[in-house]
Amino acid sequence: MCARTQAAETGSEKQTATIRLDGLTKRYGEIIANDDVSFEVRPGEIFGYLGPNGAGKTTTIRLLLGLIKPTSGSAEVLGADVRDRRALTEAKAEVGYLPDELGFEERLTGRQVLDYFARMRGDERREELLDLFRPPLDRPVETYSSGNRRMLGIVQAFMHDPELVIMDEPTSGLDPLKQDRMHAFVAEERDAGKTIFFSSHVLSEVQHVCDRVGIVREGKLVALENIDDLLERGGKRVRVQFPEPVDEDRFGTSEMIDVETVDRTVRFTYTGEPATLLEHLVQFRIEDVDVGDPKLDDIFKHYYGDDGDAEAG
Ligand SMILES: Nc1ncnc2c1ncn2[C@@H]1O[C@H](COP(=O)(O)OP(=O)(O)OP(=O)(O)O)[C@@H](O)[C@H]1O
Repeated sequence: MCARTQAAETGSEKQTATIRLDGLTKRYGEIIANDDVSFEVRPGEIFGYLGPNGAGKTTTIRLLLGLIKPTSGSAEVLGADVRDRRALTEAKAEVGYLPDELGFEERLTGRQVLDYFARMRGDERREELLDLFRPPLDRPVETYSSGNRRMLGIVQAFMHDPELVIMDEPTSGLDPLKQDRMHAFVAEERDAGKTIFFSSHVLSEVQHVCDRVGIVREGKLVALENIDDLLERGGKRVRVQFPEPVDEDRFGTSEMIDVETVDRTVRFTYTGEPATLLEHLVQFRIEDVDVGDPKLDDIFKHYYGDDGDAEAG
């Protein structure tokens, strides 16, 4: 664990938060894209910012980078108030940004794009990153696949060796192998002391890669949890097999949610105490039971209900 993370955990969080949002609000007419959002990102963690399309993730990121102004509330990035243009510009020398839509100058080659960013911010890690991610440097960006664009974006975001990297849906357009490479890379960067803000609507990747997660829905932060606590709070996923088809009404309790019955097997998420579950189960003739952690997808559904967007990941 890096020294700054320890400082954050021993109570001096106020001084050491890498990102701090305090009542951050952004309105577009009737739409409240961010509604009184407050949380902190600690040094040396991968913070997942999870929500379906349109939840307000990109708005938060644009506010943090000073690309748009808050309607009310405030935020700090590396100690700089996002409303203070000069302080933020200085702080941004230590920030990398991988946008969801990579707006490179299309006629430039990948190499020229990197040269451009290098002149602005430096590129001491360029070669090391190119060895890992390998975009085709001598072709114009307009000929790139979406995966190669993302590869170029990653090199661009990390090559000046920033303290904080803000990534907006960083694995979209990547094949599974490249996604894995990206997840492993992000974890290594965290282990080396970097702070990563990782926006995603893909639950499994947040579960896989992040240390803490903020869940955002319709502009509001609805949960802020360690990944492990989130799984614990989500109850246990249970599968019970009976010797004969079961009467769901007799077997079901109010602590069981997401109940699925197929023939002699019932699956459900149990939100009560383990002892209560065991007391309940002994009343039935049972052939087999297994109990495991629920998927973050299931927990996510509890926050979002069963709307289509929640299924997107
Ligand atoms: N410039 C704008 N003018 C008006 N409404 C906007 C603007 N930018 C965003 N919004 C609205 O604000 C809400 C949040 O959008 P935002 O792009 O932040 O969500 P998101 O979680 O990043 O979603 P996605 O993953 O689809 O980008 C949406 O309802 C969106 O339509």
